[in-house]
Amino acid sequence: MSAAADHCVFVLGGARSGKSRHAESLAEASGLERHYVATGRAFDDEMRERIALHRESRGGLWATHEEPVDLVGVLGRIDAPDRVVLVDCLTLWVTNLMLDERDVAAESARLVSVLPTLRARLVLVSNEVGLGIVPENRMAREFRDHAGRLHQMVAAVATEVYFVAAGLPLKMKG
Ligand SMILES: Nc1nc2c(ncn2[C@@H]2O[C@H](COP(=O)(O)OP(=O)(O)OP(=O)(O)O)[C@@H](O)[C@H]2O)c(=O)[nH]1
Repeated sequence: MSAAADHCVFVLGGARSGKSRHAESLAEASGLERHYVATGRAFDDEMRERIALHRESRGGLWATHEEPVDLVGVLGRIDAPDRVVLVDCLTLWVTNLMLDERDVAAESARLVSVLPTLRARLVLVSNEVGLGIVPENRMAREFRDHAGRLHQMVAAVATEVYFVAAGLPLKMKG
């Protein structure tokens, strides 16, 4: 059983559910120095455009750190008690680990064990991908299982957990 983190909020939701906006508003309300860790990679022009819009809407008060794989490393480097760190999102991180053929279970356990040691306030965002039908291909099923297991572990150590649907956050823990 992992120790609980001091200030760790976990925000889960579907695509375009409003989860990122909710996470950003929680971070803004903390009044702390804002750091944004993006795990997304810009694969094409559409994604580059999306990312540019996200950056514009966050405004100048955020420092952005782009890290698709070494999430534990970047969290360690930017950790400080006067900061809020928003990670968007854990499912993209799992995707990147799978594409890099990393041990996702081991990396997930490592992340979850580090969370309680961090002094920054954390807001972790992830996509709930387990609500649809069972995917036909094996890699998609593995991805769904990795994400589901990671979500359970993060929720267990988080102090607050939200599920966001249709722009409405439902508080599930804390
Ligand atoms: N590389 C990079 N990615 C970013 C940046 N800002 C946002 N992103 C990525 O953009 C993704 C979220 O974008 P969308 O796909 O538009 O949003 P969504 O998560 O489907 O929608 P909501 O549920 O409404 O938040 C996140 O997973 C981030 O990783 C950035 O500055 N750099």
